[in-house]
Amino acid sequence: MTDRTTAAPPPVLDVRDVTVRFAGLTALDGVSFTVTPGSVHALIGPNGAGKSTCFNVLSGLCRPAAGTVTLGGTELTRLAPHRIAVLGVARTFQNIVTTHGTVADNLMLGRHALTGAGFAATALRLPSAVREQREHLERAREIAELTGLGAHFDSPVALLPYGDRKRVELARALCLEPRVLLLDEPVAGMNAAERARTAEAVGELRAELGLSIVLVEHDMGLVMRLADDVTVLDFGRRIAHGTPDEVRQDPEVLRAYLGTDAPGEDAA
Ligand SMILES: Nc1ncnc2c1ncn2[C@@H]1O[C@H](COP(=O)(O)OP(=O)(O)OP(=O)(O)O)[C@@H](O)[C@H]1O
Repeated sequence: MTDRTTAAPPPVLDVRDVTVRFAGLTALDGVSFTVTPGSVHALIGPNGAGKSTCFNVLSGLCRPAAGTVTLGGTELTRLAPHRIAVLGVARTFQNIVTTHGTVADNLMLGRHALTGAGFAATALRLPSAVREQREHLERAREIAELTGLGAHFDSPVALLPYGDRKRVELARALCLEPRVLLLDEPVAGMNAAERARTAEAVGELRAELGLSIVLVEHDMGLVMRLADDVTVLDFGRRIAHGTPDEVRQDPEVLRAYLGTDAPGEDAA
């Protein structure tokens, strides 16, 4: 059973001089930042700044024209997405919210990559396979508790409110036992109460699991509350980096957001 909750701190995730081009457009232009082990590192910027492209590079969906991404000493840049996931980098997607099966079904899908028992052993219900399934189910239940979904573990996802359904995605990613979690707009589309619950869950799981989190989010209230470090992108370039307080007052950031205004609470 792979359970990394008691493991050593996560390895450093290092993004170095990453450039991505789409036809004539430079979506990322020599972007660098380092995610300190156990920190929440927010990636912010106006629409089209390159945040999703950066996530796609980190999770292996997009190959950069130049630059590297390393986790500990391991280069991730040319690896397939499932290899990167197994190495400990899991992600959620901005717009994917499942409607199939129960919460438990979805979380067990998330455990799939960690399942050691082969198809035949599982189909024949060999004792080792049954035991392994039971352990995975227990761990899935713990993760549901941690993300505020414990009461809904056996509920069909389609019957849950939107905020809970979106948190199923978060829980499913956690079922991979990542050391680095990439959260792509985890509160998008949620109402105020759902946002607060999700923010609380992210804070708790970071404290409990000790993982590093890279957060892309337009809700600046959430970013300022949760992040230790903030990297600000604009037109594919890194224009600022620092603590939430530092970037909030950075003139380049003020210019990028709304002309001269600071990125205020809940600003897009
Ligand atoms: N597959 C693609 N083909 C062509 N251009 C793309 C592709 N993906 C992204 N882009 C362009 O790259 C730039 C960066 O887009 P990206 O989606 O990374 O920005 P973003 O910061 O995530 O924006 P948003 O906040 O709106 O999600 C944009 O100009 C976008 O139109």
